[in-house]
Amino acid sequence: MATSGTKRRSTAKAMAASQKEISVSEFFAKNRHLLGFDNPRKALLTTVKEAVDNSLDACEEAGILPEIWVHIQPTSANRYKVGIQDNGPGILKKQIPLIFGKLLYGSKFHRLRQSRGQQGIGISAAGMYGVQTTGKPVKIVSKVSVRKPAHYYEIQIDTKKNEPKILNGKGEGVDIPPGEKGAKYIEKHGIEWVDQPHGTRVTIELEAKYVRGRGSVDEYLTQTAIANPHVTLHYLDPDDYQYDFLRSTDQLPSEPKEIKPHPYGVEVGRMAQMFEESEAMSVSEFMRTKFSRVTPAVAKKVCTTAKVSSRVSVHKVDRPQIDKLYEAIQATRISPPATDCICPIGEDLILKGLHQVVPGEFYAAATRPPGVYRGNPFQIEVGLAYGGTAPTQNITKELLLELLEETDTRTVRQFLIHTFNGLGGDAADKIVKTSGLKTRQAPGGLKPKDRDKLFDAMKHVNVAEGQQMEVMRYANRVPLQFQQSACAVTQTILGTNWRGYGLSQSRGAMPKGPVSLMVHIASVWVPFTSESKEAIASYPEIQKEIRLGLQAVGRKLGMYLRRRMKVKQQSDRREIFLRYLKEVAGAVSVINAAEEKELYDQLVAVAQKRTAEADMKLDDRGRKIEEDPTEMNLGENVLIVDPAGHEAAINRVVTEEEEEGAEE
Ligand SMILES: Nc1ncnc2c1ncn2[C@@H]1O[C@H](COP(=O)(O)OP(=O)(O)OP(=O)(O)O)[C@@H](O)[C@H]1O
Repeated sequence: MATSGTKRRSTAKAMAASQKEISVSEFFAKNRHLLGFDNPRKALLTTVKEAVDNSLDACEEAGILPEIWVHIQPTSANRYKVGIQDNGPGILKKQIPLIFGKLLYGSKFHRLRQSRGQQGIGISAAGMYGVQTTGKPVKIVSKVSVRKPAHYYEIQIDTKKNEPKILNGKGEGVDIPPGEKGAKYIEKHGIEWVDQPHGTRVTIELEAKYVRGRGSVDEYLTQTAIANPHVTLHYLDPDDYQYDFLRSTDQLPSEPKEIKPHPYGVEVGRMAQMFEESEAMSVSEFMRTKFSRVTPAVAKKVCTTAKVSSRVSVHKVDRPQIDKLYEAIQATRISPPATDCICPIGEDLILKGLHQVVPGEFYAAATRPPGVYRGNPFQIEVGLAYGGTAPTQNITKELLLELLEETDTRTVRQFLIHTFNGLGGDAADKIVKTSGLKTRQAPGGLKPKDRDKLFDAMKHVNVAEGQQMEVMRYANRVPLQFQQSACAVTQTILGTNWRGYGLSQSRGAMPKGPVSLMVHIASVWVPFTSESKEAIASYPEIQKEIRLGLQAVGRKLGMYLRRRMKVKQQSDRREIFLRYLKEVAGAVSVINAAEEKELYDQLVAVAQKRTAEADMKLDDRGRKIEEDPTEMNLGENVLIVDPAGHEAAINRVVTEEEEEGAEE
């Protein structure tokens, strides 16, 4: 009853009228930021990412070396059409509508197996965003074999019901005829298809914004190429520039194995649900078949501790008994989960991938042995690239002018940061200051005189000094580009003392220097901090492994840098000696009439011997060539290269003609 002075506003009955079920699609349509669609710029990236990740998963699962085509086309001021095709196994006709038109439908959620996707939301959410922002349906072409025609669907998600609505072929989709007729059909429907014996192409039109640089599609594709050296990627960007990332190995990652959940990793509520869902069987059989690492002896021990008969049927076990079984599991020693279900990239391929895309002179990699968090096996890998001439310093004037033409950034400072990977804000400020340009100067409007000033400043400012470590985070080979500070990887890097490895670092900050670091976590279930899969949760077991991985490559970097410093010191010393030896030889020969030339040669020989370190050459594994090869054995997982000119650190676009020209 309403108390005096307050007026009853509604009744339970009236309120009941407005209470109704919320479909998962309605929920995510309203909360699209949870899935990575917070703004038009990110929406574009997320769409490409979901489709490319699916393509890679499908190809690898089918045992096909992936080849992927990505095309982003502007259709109006703030709309883009995104087409992603793979040479994967294709998708069965009847599955297509469910995959692209229903949220939470997928093959990966219910299994514990390493893959990029895990939730079954990704591509249907991208399609839903497209329909919501442009009204255009998702268009899918899929071909499962050479003998069958490609099938074509136009689909819209019905958010109220979370069901697909098929718009073409009277709800059945249509087969695309072969040859000329098919080509015409494809063109007429505003889609594309690279002729392949099998594969899938998804086309989504969406409200989006295309920006290069940090967090862009370009960055995602480049980083994907690093962690997936077995993939060939063709990318035609909105300005019709073509990028081709060619595979550097024909070796597919080995096939990940599916595992059952480990008893330590299952919470009591989930366990109760498993009991309920199970087909009829005894508790002992249930324990042995639904979990990994439960032997008959372990099952018996758990049942005895819980005082539950091992022969009783699972459907007769009540909730208090399940609680007892759960407690008994925690008190029983069970061997840790098998870890051979994880497929790391491997040290050799990390070195190859990094070297292909990141400039540098020294590379190191470490693949840690597998660990376990909450019953889930995982494995950490770390790769490091150091040095190389700064891309701002070895750039040609012509290239700079082209880059200034291409850029869509607003200020020169932004242009520098976005174009040159790894160039921090400090270094960009230094270049702008040295050039004498105004801080907010736009790169497009630079006069020839100002361009000269900028070019001069870029040549002369030693950017390596202020440069910050560039961090690339990966989960199951997928680059993570947002939420950097919330991620266990970043937190562990910040908590590591890099000064011990020859880099400068202020307390609690990222280390400085021309270093790129990649950290990869592979797991059957990656613990993301949210559905948009952008950051790794900070489980202590995971952080410890990351730390050990960082230390492994850090130590090698430290050894390499100390050795390099020694070479430099000795060669400086030798230079000083040589500068004065002529004088010394002359003076001595005046005093004791010694043969000047002979004396000089002898003195030079002594100086060279005393500064022998300066002649030291390292082979590509960091071992000293000549003399004692064991003195700095950095092990197998390092690569040392000639750091001369390398344009990989420049975020730019290469047209097809330019590429052809380069080959001639
Ligand atoms: N290009 C493709 N080729 C073959 N099968 C595909 C392709 N794209 C998607 N699939 C199938 O569709 C399912 C649903 O994909 P979706 O992107 O919605 O979710 P997911 O990849 O399982 O998980 P997540 O939401 O974490 O990305 C996948 O599990 C896969 O079985």
